[in-house]
Amino acid sequence: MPVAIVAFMMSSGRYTYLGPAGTFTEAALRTLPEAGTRELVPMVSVPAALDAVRAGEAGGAFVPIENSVEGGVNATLDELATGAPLMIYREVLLPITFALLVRPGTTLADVKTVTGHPVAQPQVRRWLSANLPDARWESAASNADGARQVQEGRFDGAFAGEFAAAMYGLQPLVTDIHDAQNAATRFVLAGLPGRPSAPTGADRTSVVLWLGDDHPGALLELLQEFAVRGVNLVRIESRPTGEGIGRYCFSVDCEGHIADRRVGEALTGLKRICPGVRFLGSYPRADRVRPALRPGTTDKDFTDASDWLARCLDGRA
Ligand SMILES: O=C(O)C(=O)Cc1ccccc1
Repeated sequence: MPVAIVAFMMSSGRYTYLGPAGTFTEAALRTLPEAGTRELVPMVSVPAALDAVRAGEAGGAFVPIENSVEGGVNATLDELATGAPLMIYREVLLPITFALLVRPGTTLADVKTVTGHPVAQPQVRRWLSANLPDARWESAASNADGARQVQEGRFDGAFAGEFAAAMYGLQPLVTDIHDAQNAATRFVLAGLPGRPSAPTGADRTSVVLWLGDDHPGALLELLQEFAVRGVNLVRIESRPTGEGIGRYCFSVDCEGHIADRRVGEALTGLKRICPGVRFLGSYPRADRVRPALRPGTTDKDFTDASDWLARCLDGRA
């Protein structure tokens, strides 16, 4: 077998993820049924995990994308919006509570410097100001990377999953830290563009949209494409395009699958009016919530209406 084909077969069995070992991302990845049969490769950053897929070195990259306290994970949103296209095929929701991990023997009074992923900070901010008001925060590449740096003596404490303590020779000094009840993070499995995941009836569709010329109501026009077809948005975030002040694109998640008539027609409407539309995938929702459809927006309603139009054109109305 040619070497290139063998290398591809090996890489397609490999999933990269935001590492190092012991991240929440890894814990979420291990809940996928196929995780046990894949080579799971920790990477130093979200871009590194996704670029390995673009380079054909991995079949999928597993990364955090949205947090119930902090919103979108910008590194992931920006990486998916730019560069060689990737698509999302799966998602996992993980409830998140943090532990303060320290080297053995450290007491709360010893903790002067703390670290964690930037997305972790808003989730522990109130706990920090109540319990360690003078501690200095510095961000780490991930929560497990923070734990690794505590092991190396660079910080006194890291906010990470309790399960990461043993991996880095640390102790959980305080557990169950979460400013917000029911905090959860959503993770996605991204791969090279291909056929979307099969519709399940409880799906999410992700797109990135670029507005054309700046004019009053430009964002409203974009939103109307969803609204008039009864498509519910579940996340919308503006992200700078990097082209200058005031230049933004919109990262949007909506309920439903591109194969649902209302979603497909909303996307074709957007394709007509936006200079840029990047389809990031339709995939099963981890919470299995099905959309509540408004009258006139089911697939049958759309089919009946286009059949009626065909009859009109045929003189059979
Ligand atoms: O996976 C991790 O451990 C991360 O560093 C990303 C993250 C940050 C905050 C909550 C969940 C995941």
